[in-house]
Amino acid sequence: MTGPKVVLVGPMGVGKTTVGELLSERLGVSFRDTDADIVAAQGREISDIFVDEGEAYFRALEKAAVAAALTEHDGILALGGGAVLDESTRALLAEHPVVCLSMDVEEAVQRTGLNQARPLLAVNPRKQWRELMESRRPLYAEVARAVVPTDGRTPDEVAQAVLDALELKEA
Ligand SMILES: Nc1ncnc2c1ncn2[C@@H]1O[C@H](COP(=O)(O)OP(=O)(O)OP(=O)(O)O)[C@@H](O)[C@H]1O
Ligand SMILES: O=C(O)C1=C[C@@H](O)[C@@H](O)[C@H](O)C1
Ligand SMILES: [Mg+2]
Repeated sequence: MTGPKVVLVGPMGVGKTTVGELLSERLGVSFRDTDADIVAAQGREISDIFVDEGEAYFRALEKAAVAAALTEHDGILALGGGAVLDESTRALLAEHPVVCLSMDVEEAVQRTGLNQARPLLAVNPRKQWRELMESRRPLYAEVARAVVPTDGRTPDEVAQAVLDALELKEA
């Protein structure tokens, strides 16, 4: 089966881009990110899409962007933090080497802070994080072949743990 060599899922700021880029260097393949695909196609930031059109509109764009990237891309693919909310997306992911990066709530608050660019964390981030993590943990677990904790690990260590979990060798 063709498709991405690694699909990274996990919450905002967990390190999908940082680790995804390291993996792309190590495996000699390209990196793609569905949030970036949506921003490029729409010509505006995700926070603006949320404000202008609402979350449901963004989720529809995201569902299409993930389906396209899973078909077109054969490198490392990072998905938006909420992509797993969609049931049909979860069904598509069952066919792919998905790894979930995880972190605890305090690490999440430190890495992302109060952040206008992340619309789901714009107010009361600690409470938002707790709720997001609790509601999404089972969805990440459903799609992921492995969950790799990132707390107290450098991005290089996380990248190595992803390679180990999928039994992938460097190029
Ligand atoms: N293992 C790590 N330990 C500490 N900090 C990290 C680690 N991995 C990433 N970071 C830092 O956390 C922040 C978020 O990382 P990154 O942008 O890669 O996350 P992301 O999952 O791609 O987030 P986004 O939701 O914006 O796509 C960055 O400042 C990055 O340098
Ligand atoms: O966790 C989420 O629901 C989101 C995560 C980001 O990657 C973006 O896709 C957007 O900010 C929503
Ligand atoms: Mg990212």
